[in-house]
Amino acid sequence: MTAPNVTINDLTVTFRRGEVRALDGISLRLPVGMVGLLGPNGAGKTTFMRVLTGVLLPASGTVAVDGTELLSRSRRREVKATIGYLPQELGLYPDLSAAQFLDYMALLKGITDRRARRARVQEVLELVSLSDVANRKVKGYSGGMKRRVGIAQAILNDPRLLIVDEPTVGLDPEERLRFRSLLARLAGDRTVLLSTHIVDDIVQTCPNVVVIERGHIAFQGAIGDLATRAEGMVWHVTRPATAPAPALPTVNVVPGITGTTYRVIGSGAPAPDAESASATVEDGYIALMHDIAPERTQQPGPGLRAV
Ligand SMILES: Nc1ncnc2c1ncn2[C@@H]1O[C@H](COP(=O)(O)OP(=O)(O)OP(=O)(O)O)[C@@H](O)[C@H]1O
Repeated sequence: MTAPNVTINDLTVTFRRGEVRALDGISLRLPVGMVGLLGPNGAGKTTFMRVLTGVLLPASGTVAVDGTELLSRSRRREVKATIGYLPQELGLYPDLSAAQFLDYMALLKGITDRRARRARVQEVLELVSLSDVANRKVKGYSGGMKRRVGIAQAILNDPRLLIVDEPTVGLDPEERLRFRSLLARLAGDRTVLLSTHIVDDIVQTCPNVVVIERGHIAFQGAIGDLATRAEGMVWHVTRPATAPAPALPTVNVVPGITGTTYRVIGSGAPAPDAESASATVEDGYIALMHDIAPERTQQPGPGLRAV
């Protein structure tokens, strides 16, 4: 398999007869491997994923995988063959076993030959490490196992582009880790687009990241470059527990014996006693969302909100 080439060009999606521009002319290329998709609530992430999966047609723009354009009703077959999707809420049939459910899904995805279907179901069960429990009813599975059944159905067609929406919500730390490494393995020769609010999931697995904000691409590139975005703008400020919090975007707050330490983002030192800290991806994301840049030499005004 050669590396997929996913190209999105000038994509616009509107709702309410054009009143809401959920995506406003976005263009990007998704590289092979894992790509994180970040953005605040209402930014346009779900809309973007719905367009990629063919559920929603855009007002204008193109999506092409390996040169094949996918956005038209007549291209449904190509979309089905090219894209795999694990939505946030995948309806599983609790009384079916994983093997039965996947057999049914494979049939829906057009694998009509029974032997080919059985072989593919065995293969994906193996990939997601569920072969041992394949004949047990899904209702007895843990959250992580159910999520792995979800991934198994999404890769039945060996998709070039796999889209995964908030997959680790509600999983315990061990299941989260296991699920993350499964995704990383699957991303060997395809593009996996991982949408999540959990920045750490992206930091641990995605070399590249896309940030959507209010229907626009706010950032696309290497994850390290997102962290660098906040370099020189991260400060630790310690204040008595009873003092007001600094009026700056705040990444975290740590109560301590000598007072409360705030990790804040500001283009200059917010106070003489502020200590500079090295930037993380989360810092870069917050700096981006608040449009704070190092070039600005003026002190941030009181208009900046804490997050
Ligand atoms: N069917 C719809 N009708 C009208 N407006 C919509 C519709 N779907 C989405 N929107 C609007 O489009 C914008 C983008 O929504 P979208 O659900 O894509 O955001 P999101 O980034 O996925 O948010 P979240 O993280 O909360 O899921 C929002 O302003 C939302 O209110």
